[in-house]
Amino acid sequence: MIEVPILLAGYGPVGREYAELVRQYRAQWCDQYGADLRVVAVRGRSSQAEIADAVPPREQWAPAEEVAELLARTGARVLAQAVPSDGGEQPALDALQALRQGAHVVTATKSHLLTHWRQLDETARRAGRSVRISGATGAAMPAGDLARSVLRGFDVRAVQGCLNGTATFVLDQLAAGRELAEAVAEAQRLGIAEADPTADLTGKDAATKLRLLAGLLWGWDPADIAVEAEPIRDQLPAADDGHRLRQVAGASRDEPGLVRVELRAEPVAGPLGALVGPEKAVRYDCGDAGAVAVTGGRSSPRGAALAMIKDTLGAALEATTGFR
Ligand SMILES: NC(=O)C1=CN([C@@H]2O[C@H](COP(=O)(O)OP(=O)(O)OC[C@H]3O[C@@H](n4cnc5c(N)ncnc54)[C@H](OP(=O)(O)O)[C@@H]3O)[C@@H](O)[C@H]2O)C=CC1
Ligand SMILES: N[C@@H](CC=O)C(=O)O
Repeated sequence: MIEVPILLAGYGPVGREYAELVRQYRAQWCDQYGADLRVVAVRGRSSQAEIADAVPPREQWAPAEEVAELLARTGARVLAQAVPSDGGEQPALDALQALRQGAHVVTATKSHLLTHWRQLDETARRAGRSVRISGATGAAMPAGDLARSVLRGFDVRAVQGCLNGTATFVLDQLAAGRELAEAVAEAQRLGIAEADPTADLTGKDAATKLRLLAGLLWGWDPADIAVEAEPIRDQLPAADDGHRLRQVAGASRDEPGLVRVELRAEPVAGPLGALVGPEKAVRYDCGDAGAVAVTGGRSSPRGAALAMIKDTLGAALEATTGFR
């Protein structure tokens, strides 16, 4: 049996789902995969708890100590990060520290991947550990796995995707005659759009996910990728019959260091035009191997937590290092 003690950073909607999944399915994964996943400690912004059976109520948590001390004392082999993608320095510092101490990093948090990609990759390779980022590239849709490993050797020339569920939902609502503010409010009510929907509507969120996929595919550093994005606005032109307007993020190997997010009409019969509501899809142009598309996978805290579980099992069972 492979022992997989886990330090979980972040106990918001995604972190809570992750802890609950581990509690619920631990025995099954032991039988199925020979890997014993256990959350041994959980951290919030300023407090932490070590765990015997279940996560104790918040009022019983202790003040947070340095992540290095907690990792050393608990012997955690994985740092699972579900903390805000708000650009703070702490997630990067924690991830680098964990790698140096011999733990793998599994993350749904995106912002430190944009700023510290190279440093995380080099540190992980030196330590012989991996950084897995499925939860940051489209929740339960396995687009990151395709880019990281599944399409290896396929000569991927371009990638295009609808990576923001709010954008797809809102564009369909606008096509049905609703006002932008009304469509966004509905997306927020359904829990798809962020409380501040700016990144959903401007294309920033889609561009972030595409930058991470380009990093996995071609080794581009997301920090060096320029973004050209077209925002969703009221009164967009109607798409022709048989087409739907979509927010499409794309990059091409022939234009290194550039991600474009455009609003364009996609055929309803294609993988991007066929999407409904908050669904997501990514299409890889693989040259002689043809086009490969992936769609589906739940976009929710549980979907993101499941992606982190998949990555935790992968990190524990597979001998890869760095982002690859
Ligand atoms: N929600 C979703 O569907 C998806 C979310 N994501 C990403 O997953 C991440 C987690 O999202 P979500 O669960 O919604 O919650 P939040 O992004 O709101 O994270 C909240 C949790 O993070 C904790 N936290 C904040 N800073 C730190 C820190 N430095 N160290 C340890 N813990 C910290 C908070 O602590 P405290 O409780 O003490 O305040 C809280 O427990 C985000 O980066 C998000 O972008 C990715 C895909 C889908
Ligand atoms: N607001 C985002 C949520 C997931 O990242 C979206 O609409 O896709």
